Amino acid sequence: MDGEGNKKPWDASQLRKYDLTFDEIPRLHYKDPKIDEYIRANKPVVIIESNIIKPALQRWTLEYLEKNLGQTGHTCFVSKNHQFKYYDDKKIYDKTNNTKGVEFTPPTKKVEMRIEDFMKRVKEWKKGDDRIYLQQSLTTSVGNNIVEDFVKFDWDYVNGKQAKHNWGPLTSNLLFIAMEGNQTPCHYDEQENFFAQVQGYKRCILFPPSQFECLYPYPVHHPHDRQSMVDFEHPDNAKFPKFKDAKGCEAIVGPGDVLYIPIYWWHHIESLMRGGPTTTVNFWYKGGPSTLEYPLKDHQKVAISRNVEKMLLEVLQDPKEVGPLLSAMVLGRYT
Ligand SMILES: CCC[C@@H](CC(=O)O)C(=O)C(=O)O
Ligand SMILES: [Zn+2]
Repeated sequence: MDGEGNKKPWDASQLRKYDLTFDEIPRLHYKDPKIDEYIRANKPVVIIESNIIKPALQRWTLEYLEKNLGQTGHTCFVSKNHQFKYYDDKKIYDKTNNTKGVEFTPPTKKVEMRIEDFMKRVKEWKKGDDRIYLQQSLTTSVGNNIVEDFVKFDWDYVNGKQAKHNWGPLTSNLLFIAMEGNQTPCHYDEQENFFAQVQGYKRCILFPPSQFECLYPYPVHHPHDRQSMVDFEHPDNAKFPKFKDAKGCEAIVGPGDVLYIPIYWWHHIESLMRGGPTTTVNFWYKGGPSTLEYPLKDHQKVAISRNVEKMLLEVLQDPKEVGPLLSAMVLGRYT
């Protein structure tokens, strides 16, 4: 039961177990001015009872989406397990064209799938089958009904926040349709994000940029740039000794909840096990102008460290030389 004695729509058995504890991300009514204090402080908050995606809440069942999403192929990822770790295929070493990059075997396959084929695979899925995850930009060709719903989102509200907090332009709205239990492992994005839950429940575990040293991101040149190297379910504590000290927060978002994920904040997101398929729409905005005021913000230090890695690779050319040079510069001198 929740605080008011209502039956909770999910229970703890639907959450994967991690050896970490999390504070709860606050949930505020969309008219609450404290929301702006959180956004101004680059802190996550769940915005509740808004009309941000109201038309989607009213109409976007899987049947409606199947009928109206459009006959073109939609971008889907196929995985042998429940994890869908993002990779940048432009950073994969391509033998044939001898491009720069690293030898890399993608953990998921990116395919274009018709919506009815996607829905069929979700409905007919059984244990042991590959999992799939539709992740489609809403700015490409979708059916007219979806466009109609989309234009009726509460753009005044989200654009009002964008303006008030001096964010950059909206770059995309992605539609996510996940199978129950699908997981997007811990990573950060270089964009502000309103993460709007349409159907089903997702557990969102977030860590501030200051936790960089506990979450061990891949090198910037790696296809898994911005992703944590730690497998949360089987952490290698010898290789990642600080992971056990990571301090995070979490929110279980359900229909109508909109989670503000601040730029550079780590997030690990999963559709609850045995909770059925989930649908989410996100709003990605470029970050605002970054003035160097001291003390620097943690996310600014992450941005600086990224530039150092990029510059070193640019001059050294060989990724294998970046680590040894950084170690020679730091070990015994700065540590
Ligand atoms: C492809 C990324 C999807 C999403 C996580 C999820 O809902 O599975 C996320 O990480 C984001 O919106 O930034
Ligand atoms: Zn993300």
